[in-house]
Amino acid sequence: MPKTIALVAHDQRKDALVAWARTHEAALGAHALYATGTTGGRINAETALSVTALKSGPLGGDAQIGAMIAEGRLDALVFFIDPLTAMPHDVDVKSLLRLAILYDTLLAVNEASANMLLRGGLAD
Ligand SMILES: O=C(CO)COP(=O)(O)O
Repeated sequence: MPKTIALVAHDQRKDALVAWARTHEAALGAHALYATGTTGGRINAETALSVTALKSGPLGGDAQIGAMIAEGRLDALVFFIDPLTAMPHDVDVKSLLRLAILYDTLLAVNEASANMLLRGGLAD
């Protein structure tokens, strides 16, 4: 059954997320995909996938995805976080993660957990 998945990556992790999305194009293509603005632009340009690009993360995109979670409109979040760089929009990042935890949303933050999410988490 198609699910709704959001794909988000910080700048230093965008190459990794695009590569991961390309590797898993066939599986991801079965679902409705959303992304923050810059991440979504890159996925649309560099893979065969079609994602709905929201606002850029620092300009409200993280908050838009958080709202989707709060409204029950998101099944899974793949969020490749940069653990080595301070973010000006850290409060938005924390809010998005907090909502994903609060609403028990499937959440992957790196390749290993994203692989697990695709393999098992979206099964039904
Ligand atoms: O900053 C982000 C997530 O916190 C990602 O936003 P962009 O995809 O617009 O770069």
